[in-house]
Amino acid sequence: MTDTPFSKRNNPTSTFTEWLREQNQENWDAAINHRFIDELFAGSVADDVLQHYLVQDYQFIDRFVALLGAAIASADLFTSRVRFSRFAAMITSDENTYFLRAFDELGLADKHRITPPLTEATKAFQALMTESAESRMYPLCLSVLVVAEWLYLSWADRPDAKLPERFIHAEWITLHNNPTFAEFIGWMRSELDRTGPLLDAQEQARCVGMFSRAVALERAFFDHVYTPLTYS
Ligand SMILES: Cc1ncc(C[n+]2csc(CCO)c2C)c(N)n1
Repeated sequence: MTDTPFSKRNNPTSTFTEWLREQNQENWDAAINHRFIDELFAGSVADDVLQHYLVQDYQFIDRFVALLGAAIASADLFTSRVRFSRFAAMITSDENTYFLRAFDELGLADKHRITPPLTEATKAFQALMTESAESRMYPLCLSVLVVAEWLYLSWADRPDAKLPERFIHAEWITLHNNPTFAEFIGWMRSELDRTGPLLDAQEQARCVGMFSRAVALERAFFDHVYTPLTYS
């Protein structure tokens, strides 16, 4: 990691979010081309692996929604607060039942939907999201939110791929490659592109640190689903 501020970047045409991603190319590419993603598109993820992923991810989503709340609270513009509020309402609405239907399909007991044992990868992610929320700084909240969403759009964007048959695989892909989601990420990146360059060098280094931790954790989260816990 470098302490070079955005204004002294090597590639003067890159935006703040591109500059952040360029510094994490290796982990980014390893995550979006992960074995888990290839198996998801092929419809061949083992049920115990998918169950483990979704159980832990449901706990991830909990803190993600809390971090959205921190972005709403720390945003510098009313229009930004409104856009984040609408997104928060959409992802928590009754229509968004993928997890519950997938848990039913995979036969997961109720107690593991609500209070499962947490893995180290999940705890590390929760800690990062709590830390960025508690910074009460909009660009720091954005640095973690942008990774969680942009990296998911990047793996899901395989235009020539055929969708797998089972809904537990197919819907996890279409949730992350649809035009509404892509449009929202474009807007969120523009928010970080707008507010990040205004920070001083020290604050920008905090953005770099949180963005990098998030990318490394995304990769580790995919890795760790291949040592599934048993939820019985
Ligand atoms: C480890 C992990 N990282 C990122 C996401 C993606 N994600 C988290 S919340 C959200 C918005 C609603 O779908 C999105 C896209 C995930 N699911 N799990």
